[in-house]
Parts: sequence; C-alpha cells; structure tokens
Amino acid sequence: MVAPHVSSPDSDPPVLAAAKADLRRRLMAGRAPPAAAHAREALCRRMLGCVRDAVPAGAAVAAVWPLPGEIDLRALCAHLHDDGYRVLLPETPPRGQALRFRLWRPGARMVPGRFGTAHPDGPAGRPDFVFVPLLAFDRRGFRLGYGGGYYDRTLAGLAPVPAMGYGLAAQEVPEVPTGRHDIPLPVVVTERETIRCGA
Ligand SMILES: Nc1nc2c(c(=O)[nH]1)N(C=O)[C@@H](CNc1ccc(C(=O)N[C@@H](CCC(=O)O)C(=O)O)cc1)CN2
Ligand SMILES: Nc1ncnc2c1ncn2[C@@H]1O[C@H](COP(=O)(O)OP(=O)(O)OP(=O)(O)O)[C@@H](O)[C@H]1O
Repeated sequence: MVAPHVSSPDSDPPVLAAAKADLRRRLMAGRAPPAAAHAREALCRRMLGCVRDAVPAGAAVAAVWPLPGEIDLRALCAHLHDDGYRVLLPETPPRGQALRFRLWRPGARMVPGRFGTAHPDGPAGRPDFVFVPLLAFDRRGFRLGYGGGYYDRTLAGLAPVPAMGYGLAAQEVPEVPTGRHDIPLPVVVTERETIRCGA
C-alpha cells in the first residue's frame, strides 16, 4: 500500500502532489533491478567515509532497514557498529508525525512496522547524523521519497543535524518537484560521487 494521501491545510497543493505521485509511479515502475553488488559496496564505502569525516566514534548515526527494491544498508550498519558508532533505525509512526529512532545492534530483534518497514526493539535515541533514503534526487539536493513526508518533518524537528541523502547515480533526475516543506539536502552521496548540493 502506498502511503495514503490525507489532505490537510499543510499538505502540498493538488497539482504538486500529483506531480510528485506521477514521478514516484514512473520511478517505481522503471526501477532498476537490485543494485549490482559492486555499486552498493562502493556506495556504502563512501557513506562510511562521510560519517567518519562528519562525526566522531560514539556518535549516533541514523540509517534505514531496507524495503524491497531499496539499497541494502545492513552491511553498512554492521560496519558502523564495529567502528564504535551507535546505529539508529527509524520506527514509522502514523502519517503526519516525525520518525522516531531506535538503537540497533547486530542481531537485534526487528519488529514489523507500517508500510512494510521494520524497526529494532532497542531504546529510542536522537541521531547526530542522518542518512536519508530516496527514490530520486536532483543536483539542488531535493529528494522524492515514498510520499509520507516523514523525512522533511523529521529533519525540520532535528535541525541542525548533519543529513545526507544517498542513492545510486541512476536515481538522479533533472528536477524533483518541490513545495514549501521540502528541505534540500546539503549533500547527496552516490557510488560515483559525493555531491555538495547548491555548491
Ligand atoms: N528503508 C526505508 N525505511 C524507511 C523509509 C524509507 O524510505 N526507506 N521511510 C521514508 O520516509 C520511512 C517509511 N516511509 C514509507 C512511507 C510509505 C511507504 C509506502 O507506501 N510503500 C509502499 C511500497 C512502495 C513500492 O512499491 O515500493 C507499500 O508499502 O506498498 C513506505 C515507506 C521510514 N523508514
Ligand atoms: N514539515 C512538514 N510539515 C507539514 N507537512 C509536511 C512537512 N513535510 C512534508 N509535509 C507534507 O507531507 C506530504 C508528503 O510529502 P512528500 O510527498 O514530500 O513526501 P516524501 O518526501 O516523498 O516522503 P518521505 O520523506 O516519507 O520519504 C506533503 O503533502 C507535504 O506537504
């Protein structure tokens, strides 16, 4: 089930919501087969380097547990843990609320959540650094997600926390449709490059 659209005065205007939904549909329909192992490994190496450059060991780093068709960050989570970082994963609340993050450790029990997500049963924590999943991104740092508005709400509530989008180079589009709640990411990392957006 795709996140249900409940309109509120805060929602995107209908024309924008339709443009995002249309792009989302096209991207999901045309989604490439799961990333080749070497592309995912190159991306995760870059992501690990970005964390090491940004925050010291002991910091809490938010990643995600993969949904079908997404880049799998589980090996990265294990590397971060081995490096001494605390790894947090999101718990998906009802639509309209910010994500909550819970501590993950290798072997943690994963609890099924909304929209097919899963979260660890560890204690809640506040991230010092956030990796942001995306369906598509552009060079300005705007992203399109699954349409829950979760990351915009979450980052607005956590600011200023270092946040970095991640995805494959193939997920780049010329221009993501945006509204007043969309916050551009300062950095998007792909298997090929670390894009300083707006630079
Ligand atoms: N791995 C992962 N975890 C995440 C996110 C994400 O993008 N990726 N989120 C980012 O905000 C939040 C969950 N948000 C979501 C909102 C809606 C749907 C959804 O409607 N999914 C459709 C499947 C879409 C498809 O066809 O692939 C479904 O469940 O049917 C999924 C996640 C928190 N956790
Ligand atoms: N901070 C916010 N406050 C109020 N409404 C918001 C906020 N952020 C996003 N929204 C609204 O939530 C709805 C979904 O947003 P959008 O389509 O941009 O989701 P998304 O970024 O693709 O999803 P996700 O972050 O869950 O991956 C839109 O109507 C948007 O206006």
